[in-house]
Amino acid sequence: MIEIDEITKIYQGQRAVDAVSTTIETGTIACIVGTSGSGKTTLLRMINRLVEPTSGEVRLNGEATSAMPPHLLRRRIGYAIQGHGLFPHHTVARNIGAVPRLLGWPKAKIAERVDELLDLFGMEPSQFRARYPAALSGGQQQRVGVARALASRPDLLLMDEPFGALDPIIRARAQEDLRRIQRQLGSTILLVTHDMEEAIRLGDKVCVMDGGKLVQDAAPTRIVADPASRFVAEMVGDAERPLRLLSLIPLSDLLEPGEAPGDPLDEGANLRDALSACLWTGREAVPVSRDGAPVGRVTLEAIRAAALRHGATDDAPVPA
Ligand SMILES: Nc1ncnc2c1ncn2[C@@H]1O[C@H](COP(=O)(O)OP(=O)(O)OP(=O)(O)O)[C@@H](O)[C@H]1O
Repeated sequence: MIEIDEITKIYQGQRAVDAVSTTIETGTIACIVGTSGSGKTTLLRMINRLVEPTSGEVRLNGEATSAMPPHLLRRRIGYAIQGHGLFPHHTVARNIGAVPRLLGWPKAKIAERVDELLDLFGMEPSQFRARYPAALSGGQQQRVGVARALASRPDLLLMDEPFGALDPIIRARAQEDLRRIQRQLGSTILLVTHDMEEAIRLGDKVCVMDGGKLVQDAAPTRIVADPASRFVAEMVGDAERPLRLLSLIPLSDLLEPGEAPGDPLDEGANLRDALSACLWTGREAVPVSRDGAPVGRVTLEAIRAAALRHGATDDAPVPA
């Protein structure tokens, strides 16, 4: 677990980060989201001590980071940034193996880890290990950057706008990949983004920053359904709240027995997918399958009722 305790950074009398406290459970993703200048990057960099806090403490599995030499701390904390910062004159394998090599892992173990990560990221090891970064697409470079940050199985991975440079379609794929790989490896990730959509999609929890302060720290459903302030509500985008809520509810929540015409949706899909499928094809219900076998259906009526139920919170006054 990572504990951030009243951490503050003051630059020339200005509080860039103002007494922020939160915790990140092991094996989860926390997303810090906020507008430009709200202190996100400063907060992230205080965790690996690229920026020294003015006051406050960070604990990594109970151990205060202030007590660890920064270079040793950074071996326990992976760091992936926009533009990925790959070494241009090193092969993909050498880039990914950089930290394990520093840690003195045996060569065979490094090679095994490199291939395992390339596989996880859908890059055939025999085809990619010996390439140089210049011979990779932007999306592939980004994946190698993340693979490198994960290579030594760090206690925590910090990611600063990791998908900022990617076009929207590749970006969505990269987000899905990260989520899948994070679950598979059980990694703990703290990710900075200015994009609320990305934070909601990726985060087990979302930390919203404004003017150096942490203004809300909650699960994505909570952020969307119950924003703590007008600022958070605006970041979420009031108009889309019912739809966003639907996208957070799995089909299994509204599954009922029965049949429906047309192509089935997998039960892992969400109500927003089902609503689109109904509206697109003029159906009153969609069949739902699990591992390809039919398990029931979700009706348009039930989706409408769910949207209305959650929509009720939309009518409630949003706190100033
Ligand atoms: N080295 C520094 N010296 C002085 N002020 C700084 C320094 N680094 C950051 N700041 C200030 O601290 C505040 C927070 O900056 P920070 O980079 O953490 O914001 P951010 O939320 O990451 O913004 P962006 O999304 O634009 O990267 C800003 O007002 C910035 O000008």
